[in-house]
Amino acid sequence: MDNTYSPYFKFDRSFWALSRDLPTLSLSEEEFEKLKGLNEKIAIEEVADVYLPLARLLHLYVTAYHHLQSKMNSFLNLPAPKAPFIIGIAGSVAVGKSTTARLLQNLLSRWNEHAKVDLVTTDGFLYPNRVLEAKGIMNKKGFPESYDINKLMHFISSIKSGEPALEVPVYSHLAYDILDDQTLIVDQPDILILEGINVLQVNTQEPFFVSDFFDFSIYIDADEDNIREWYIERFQMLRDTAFQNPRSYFHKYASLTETEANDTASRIWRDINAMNLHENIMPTKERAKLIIKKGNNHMIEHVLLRK
Ligand SMILES: Nc1ncnc2c1ncn2[C@@H]1O[C@H](COP(=O)(O)OP(=O)(O)O)[C@@H](O)[C@H]1O
Ligand SMILES: CC(C)(COP(=O)(O)O)[C@@H](O)C(=O)NCCC(=O)O
Repeated sequence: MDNTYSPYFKFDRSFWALSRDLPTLSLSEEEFEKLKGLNEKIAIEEVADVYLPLARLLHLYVTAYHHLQSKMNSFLNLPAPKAPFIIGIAGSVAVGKSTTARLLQNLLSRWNEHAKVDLVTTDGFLYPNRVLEAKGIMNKKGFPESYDINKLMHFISSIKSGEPALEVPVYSHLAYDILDDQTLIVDQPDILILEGINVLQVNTQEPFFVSDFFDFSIYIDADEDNIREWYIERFQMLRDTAFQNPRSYFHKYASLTETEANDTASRIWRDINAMNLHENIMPTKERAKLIIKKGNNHMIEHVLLRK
């Protein structure tokens, strides 16, 4: 493979799957069955061949980071706040960010040196529907203007400064809104995974971005036809499950036929998520430290790692 002029090393999945002289971590059949709880569809080969080696690689970065932090703090005679190693995960709606994030959270927490791994999704920082409605941008959910970016910047800079017990708002896909009565407490984890479509975005009007606080970043990439198909499949699955709940914002979609659901999902994809992918998400791809390229059935084809 030719890497000339590319800032990335490119590894195909067979290379990535080779066992290497890295701190070992393996999964028993039983542990894998437990992991299935995160996502029924994920294949064991995929975990063994790609996600496990990726977790091992991240383990190297995390231990080196914590080592350097402690050396630096004593060199500079600084108090030693417990600042987590922060991993950002970006990519389109429906490309598999939350599945990857939950998988990595589970795998990374198996090392005693960094057993506390917290996961935060940026949808908690979306403006509530009443604000989006007042701004007239209800059909722009997921676009940069739909997030309270100051709140997100405040959270990420506070956690990187070692502040304990931070409160994070929670978004419900069922209610399609921020929950008034629920928050998530993030209390000095060893690793924080921040997952969301916008985490690598930059605003040229501001001096700092969310990604300034990242120690590692991952962009999950796939051809748009595949992502669109996964979005529609997930919508069909939700029609049969979550949308059946009368409290679901999309309960009105529960009675759609398969064809109608297909048309509705295709329309939402085209008018909101595909547009957002082209305008705001895809342009952030090359800002990532690692790009995971998926093919059919979410099979990882290759991985690009910054040199
Ligand atoms: N590795 C995977 N293998 C099989 N299916 C997957 C995988 N990752 C995600 N999916 C499926 O793809 C859809 C989108 O995944 P999700 O993690 O919800 O995406 P995102 O958080 O990017 O919106 C879901 O239906 C999920 O079950
Ligand atoms: C909530 C989302 C913006 C994703 O946000 P993220 O967790 O990546 O910050 C997205 O799932 C969404 O709802 N998009 C709006 C169009 C739609 O209903 O699919």
